[in-house]
Amino acid sequence: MNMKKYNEILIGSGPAAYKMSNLLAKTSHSVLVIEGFEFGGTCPNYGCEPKIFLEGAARTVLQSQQLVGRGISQPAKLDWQALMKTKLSRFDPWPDETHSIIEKSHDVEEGYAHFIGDKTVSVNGRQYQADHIIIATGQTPNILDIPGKEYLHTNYDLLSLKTLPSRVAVIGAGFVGLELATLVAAAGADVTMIIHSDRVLREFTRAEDKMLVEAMKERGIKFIFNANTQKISQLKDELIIATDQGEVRADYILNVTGRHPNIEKLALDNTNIKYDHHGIKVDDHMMTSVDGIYAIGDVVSRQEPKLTPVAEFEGQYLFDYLTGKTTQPITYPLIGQAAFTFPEVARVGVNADSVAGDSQYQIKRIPLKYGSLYAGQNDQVSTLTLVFKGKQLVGASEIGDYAADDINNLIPIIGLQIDGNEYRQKVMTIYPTLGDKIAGLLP
Ligand SMILES: Cc1cc2nc3c(=O)[nH]c(=O)nc-3n(C[C@H](O)[C@H](O)[C@H](O)COP(=O)(O)OP(=O)(O)OC[C@H]3O[C@@H](n4cnc5c(N)ncnc54)[C@H](O)[C@@H]3O)c2cc1C
Ligand SMILES: NC(=O)c1ccc[n+]([C@@H]2O[C@H](COP(=O)([O-])OP(=O)(O)OC[C@H]3O[C@@H](n4cnc5c(N)ncnc54)[C@H](O)[C@@H]3O)[C@@H](O)[C@H]2O)c1
Repeated sequence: MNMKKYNEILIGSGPAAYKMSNLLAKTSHSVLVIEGFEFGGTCPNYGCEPKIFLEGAARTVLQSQQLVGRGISQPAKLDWQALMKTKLSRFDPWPDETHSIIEKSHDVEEGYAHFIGDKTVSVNGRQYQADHIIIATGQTPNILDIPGKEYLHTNYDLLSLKTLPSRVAVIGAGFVGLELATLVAAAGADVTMIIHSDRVLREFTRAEDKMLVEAMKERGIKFIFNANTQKISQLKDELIIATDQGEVRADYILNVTGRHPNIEKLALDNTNIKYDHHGIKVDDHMMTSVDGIYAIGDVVSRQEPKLTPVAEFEGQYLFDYLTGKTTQPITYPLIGQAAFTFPEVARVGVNADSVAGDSQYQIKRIPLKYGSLYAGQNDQVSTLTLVFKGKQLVGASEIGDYAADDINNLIPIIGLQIDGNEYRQKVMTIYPTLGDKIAGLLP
C-alpha cells in the first residue's frame, strides 16, 4: 500500500490538538489532522463554551430572583426555547468553521483513527506514518451500566435540548452535573440530584461544598446523597429511577458520573503505548512509552485537572519541544478552577482543609456579604478563604456570585509569589471590587 508520511499527525482536534495545529500552521511542517466527530472537540461544541453562553441568561434570572423585594419587583423568566435558538445559531456552524480553518494549512481526515502498529495510523482505510504522532483524543462521559441505560442523556444532548423537560434527574454531582443542574433549574425545571457519595465537589473545602448544596437547595434543587442508581424504567410518559434510597420520577435523566479517556477506538493494544483507566501514560516531555508518539490534553493520565487551558498549555509545550524551542521537561503553572454554579465556587493552590491544624499554615475566612458590592446583589453566602504559609499567600478559595473572577485576582499573587509590601507599592486595583480588599488582606 502507498503510505503517505507527514512530519506530524494530530489525532483529535479539540483544544489540545487545535492549539498545536494553529502553531504548526506557521511552520513548513507537513501535518495531517484526524477528527472522528465534531471539529474543535468538547470545549467549543458541547462543553465550556455553550455552557457559559447559556449560563449568561441563567445568571440574570437567578440574580433577579435574589433581589426580589429589594428593588426588583418581577424576577426575570428564562425562555428556554428562545435561548436555545440563539445558542444553536451561534454554535451549530463552529465545527465546520474549525474544519475549514484547519484545512487551510493541513491535510484533514474525517474519521476515527486507530493504530495498526507502533508507527502506523489507519483511518478511512488509508494508512499514515509521521515523525511525530500526537494523540489528543480527550475524554468521553461514563454511562452507568444499568438496566434502562438507554434513557440516559449526557452533556452533549442537554446542551442542544430544544424543549425544557419539567422534571430533570441529574445522576452525579461533579463539575458538569452541578453546572448543568443550575442551568436547567434556572430555566424552571424541577431538578433532583442523585449522588452516590455524601458530598459534591471534592476539590473544594467541606464548608464550601456544604454552602453550595444549601444555596442550591434554597433555589428548589433537591439532593439525594449516598444513593446508588440501580435501574431506570418507563411507565407511561414518565421515567422511574430506582435507587437504594427510593424512587425518583423524571421526564429527563442527565448522566454526569464522570468521564473516561477516549482510547478504545485507538486500538492501543496494537502498540506498546502504556495506559491506565485515567488515560495514556506520558513522560515529562509528553512522550508515551513509544518513541515519537506523544499524548496531550484530557486523554493523558496525570494529576493536573482536565481543563481547556491545561490542554492548550500542553499543546504549546509540545510544539515548543518538537520544534527545538525547549528541551526542558514540562512544568505546569499554578492552575485555577471554578464551577459556574450559582453561587460559583472557585479555588487555587493549597486547599484549606488539607492543612487545617498544621501550624505552618494560617487560614483566614472572610465573609464578603457585608461589602456594598456583595450586599447590593444580596449575595449572602460570599466567603473568601485564604491560606498563608508565613507571609506568603499559598491558597485561596471562594464561594459567591463572582467567585471565579475574584479568585482570578489572587492567582498571580500566589503564582508569582508576590509579597504584600510589593503588591501595595506596585498595584492599585479598581474600587470597589474584591481587588481593593486584597492589599489589606496580605501581610
Ligand atoms: C460540559 C463540560 C463543561 C466544561 N467546562 C469547562 C470549563 O468551563 N473550563 C475548562 O477549562 N474546561 C471545561 N471543560 C473541560 C474541557 O472541555 C476539556 O478539558 C477540553 O475540551 C480538553 O481538550 P482536549 O483537546 O484534550 O479534548 P477534547 O476537547 O475532548 O477533544 C478531543 C477530540 O478528539 C476526537 N477523537 C477522539 N477519539 C478519536 C480518534 N480515535 N480519532 C480521531 N479523533 C478522535 C474527539 O471527537 C474530540 O473532538 C468542560 C467539559 C465538559 C464536558
Ligand atoms: N468549570 C469547569 O472548569 C469544568 C466544568 C465541567 C467539567 N470540567 C472538567 O471535566 C471533568 C469531568 O467533569 P465531570 O463532572 O464529568 O466529572 P467529575 O469527576 O467532576 O464528577 C463526577 C461525579 O459523578 C459521581 N459519580 C461517579 N460514579 C457515580 C455513580 N455510579 N452514581 C452516581 N454518581 C457517580 C462522582 O461522585 C462525582 O460527583 C472535571 O473534573 C473538570 O476537570 C470542568
